[in-house]
Amino acid sequence: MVTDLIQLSNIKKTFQTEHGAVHALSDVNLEIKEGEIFGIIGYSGAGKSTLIRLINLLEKPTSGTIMIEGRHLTDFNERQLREERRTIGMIFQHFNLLWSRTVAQNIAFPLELTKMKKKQRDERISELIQMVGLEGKESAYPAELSGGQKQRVGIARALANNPKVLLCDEATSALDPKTTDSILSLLSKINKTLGLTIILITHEMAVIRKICDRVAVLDKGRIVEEGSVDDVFAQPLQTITQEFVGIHQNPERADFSEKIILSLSAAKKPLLQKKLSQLLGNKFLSVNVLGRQSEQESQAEKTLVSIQGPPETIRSVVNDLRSERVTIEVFESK
Ligand SMILES: Nc1ncnc2c1ncn2[C@@H]1O[C@H](COP(=O)(O)OP(=O)(O)OP(=O)(O)O)[C@@H](O)[C@H]1O
Repeated sequence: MVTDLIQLSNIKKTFQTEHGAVHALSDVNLEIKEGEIFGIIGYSGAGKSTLIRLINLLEKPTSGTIMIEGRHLTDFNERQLREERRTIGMIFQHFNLLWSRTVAQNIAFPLELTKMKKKQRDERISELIQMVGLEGKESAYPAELSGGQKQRVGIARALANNPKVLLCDEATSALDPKTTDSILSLLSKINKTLGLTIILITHEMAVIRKICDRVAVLDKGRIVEEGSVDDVFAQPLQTITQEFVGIHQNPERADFSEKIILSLSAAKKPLLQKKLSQLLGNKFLSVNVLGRQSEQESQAEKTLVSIQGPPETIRSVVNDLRSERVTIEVFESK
């Protein structure tokens, strides 16, 4: 019988900020079954990172319950929580490797934390190196590796202590399409050979389609659609899902029905730069930087951008910019 590994019921997560309450997640219900690959898709700001922090037990929900293998999270004491966290492996968009350590030493790190003996550790490292296809790279440093190889180290490190679930947070977003494919194939192989449950968070429907069994669509903190990947692709019910699916299937017919010209500024320059690079990387939008203008009195820099794409996506990115305290002036909208 396939059992629920993780069950989230009526989850709500609200952050109290100086500008009021932010409802990052509302009424979230999710059941992740043992051995499946479950995808969670959503635009930036939908609540994906918040959901991940709840699943990897780093944060507690404001209300609602989380069950792991039938046990209530509230029944765990601090020590049990720490132990439970060790059974959750995680890989990241930017790999999070230790730059001063070799490939083998990076993989050794979690084994050192569990105080595994040297001989056993070396055996486990060579097993993992083989599993992720990094033979011959044991002594290389991360800076000497390609993006795909770095993510393979991340995967080996995440699997070192035999987790029962692997969380993948935008794990292929920084990789080119060919490397993305090879990493997804590796994840699929690991799922089949080890029976490992995988939860994958992404904003790319192509990633979901390639390896997931089931998918949930997260929009403004709510799960708006959920089902088997085959069903959701065959008949996406919500507009947002249609956007994800439609654009994936037919990029040249993407919806560019709305265009706005905005001036963006922020008190903190790095924040503006980060948001601009996110905007430019959003493949559902066509974004052009039209110019920059410095304000003498405030020393703030304004950036003029044109954004073209589906109205829903534009609304979502504008809300995201506003929630991140980027000042927006709308110049033109059609
Ligand atoms: N610690 C926090 N304090 C206040 N607000 C927060 C906090 N963490 C997240 N939020 C807010 O909750 C909402 C969801 O954020 P979250 O980071 O989970 O989205 P996301 O889908 O992961 O987006 P991205 O892909 O851009 O990281 C956003 O409005 C965000 O500003």
